[in-house]
Amino acid sequence: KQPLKQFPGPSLARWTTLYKAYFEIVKKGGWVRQLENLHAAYGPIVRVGPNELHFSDPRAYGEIYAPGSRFHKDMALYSIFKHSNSSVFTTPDPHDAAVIRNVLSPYFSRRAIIPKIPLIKEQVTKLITILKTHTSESEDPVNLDHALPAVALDAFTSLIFSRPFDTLSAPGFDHPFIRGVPSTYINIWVKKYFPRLKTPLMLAFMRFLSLVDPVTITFADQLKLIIEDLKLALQRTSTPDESPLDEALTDGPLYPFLLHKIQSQIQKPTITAETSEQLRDLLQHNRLVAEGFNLRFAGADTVGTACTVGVRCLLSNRDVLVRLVRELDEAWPNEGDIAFEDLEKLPYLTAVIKESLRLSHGVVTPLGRVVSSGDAVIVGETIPTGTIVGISSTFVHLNAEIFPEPTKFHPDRWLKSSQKSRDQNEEHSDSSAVDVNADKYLVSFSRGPRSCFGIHLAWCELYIIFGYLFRMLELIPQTELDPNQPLQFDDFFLPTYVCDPLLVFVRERTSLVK
Ligand code: HEM
Repeated sequence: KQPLKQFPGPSLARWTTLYKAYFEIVKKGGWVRQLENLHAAYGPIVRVGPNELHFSDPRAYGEIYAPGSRFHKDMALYSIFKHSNSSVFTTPDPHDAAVIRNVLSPYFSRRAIIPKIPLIKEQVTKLITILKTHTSESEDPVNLDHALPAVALDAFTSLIFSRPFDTLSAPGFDHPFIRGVPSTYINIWVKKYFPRLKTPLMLAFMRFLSLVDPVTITFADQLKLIIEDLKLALQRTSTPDESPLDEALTDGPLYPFLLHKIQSQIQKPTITAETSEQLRDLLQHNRLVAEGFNLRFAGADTVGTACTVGVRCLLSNRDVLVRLVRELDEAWPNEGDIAFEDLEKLPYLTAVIKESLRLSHGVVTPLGRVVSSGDAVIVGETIPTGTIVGISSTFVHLNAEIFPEPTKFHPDRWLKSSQKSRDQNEEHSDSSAVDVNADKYLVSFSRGPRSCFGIHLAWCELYIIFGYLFRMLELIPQTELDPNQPLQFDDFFLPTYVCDPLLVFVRERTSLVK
């Protein structure tokens, strides 16, 4: 029986997921590019696997990742992120995930983030000091494609673990923790397409990889740091006198907070037996480690990518850069510090960050969801239960109707978007047109019950990194960057940008822009 037979698509994809595997493995992350070709050939809904549809209409995004959606995550995709145990990110059912999200998200709320800002500033200031020192001691340019992910990783780990991973101290920021490219991590592809292939030969091959493959080795090294952190937390929380309040714990490392929070939730008389069992599961050692490990990737690499894309675009668009620097100079004219709350109020900086988030997309692989509670209607089509549905964020962010000249870095669009949307609503009542309220279509953090709960922290880090970097330093690219060159990326869940390294000379900024 072929319930999806009315949907067009390549013949091979009707029969096997190996069609998609070919682009992910052999074409090394070319699936999103292929999706563009498929939509050009077959229209707005394409059957991309025996049981899978991909959509290109941006309105599908709000319907697939809708508030209150009961759709499960597609485990064929998410099981590749399941290490020794599952985590909130790899929990398929939104109802189960909500239990864990409720425990974790207070740690990342805006209220909890504000007292941690000095830790973020400490890492960003460290980056700036290293860049200034480098400039006074060497004629060589600095590789920002390493420096920016390093500051993102150190800021995030200093916030959630008892100490940062300290990648900023590596000479030239060339640290194995930020160098590891997941695409070369062969385990990912074996797990995804051959999940049952657990022959002794394959297991021996995996063990061999853990001894020789650089990416596998760095994953193991990072796990070790996380396990040590959990051990510290367990020692701390086992001291009977230490039962601090939630508020005080949100200022400290993640694990003591998590242990305390779970234990206090379990003791609540109103809790159901099911939730209590889920919370007890969370207390297992491997489970806590998996949570920390996944957070490390969810929280650091995403911010790192938004920074590298944004800074590259700023350095290739002189007019935009000058406007940003001028705004920063006016808001922050003195040698002293600036409050995060003051950075947040700057309209052009905010627009620059939104544009950086748009062109870095968040996750580019379509976030597969399984239609799981009766048939669904998506962009007017009835989709049968059990179908995997998805739309890559790139089909929203690069849609020319919502974002004219979509590959251009154009922060002004965000300043204009609210006004434009008001005008459009007054002029047209045509419900079939995509409305131009760009904010609604900034989906880098996804939407619905599984959207990113690190959003407040991400925004806070981005304000501080962009604000400090461009107020304190002048960055001069070694070779001129072409503003008209669209950014090319490979798709390995997060985008991996395919371009020459971003090498810059750094000068300290002492005077205001004329
Ligand atoms: C610019 C920065 C960030 C971007 C673009 C981003 C993007 C996303 C996206 C698109 C999702 C949905 C993934 C999916 O459905 O599978 C997500 C989920 C998630 N994000 Fe972020 N994120 C960012 C920063 C952070 C930070 C700082 C944290 C730290 C707490 C974080 C933690 C998570 C977690 C735990 C999930 C899984 C939620 C769930 O499955 O219910 N992210 N993020």
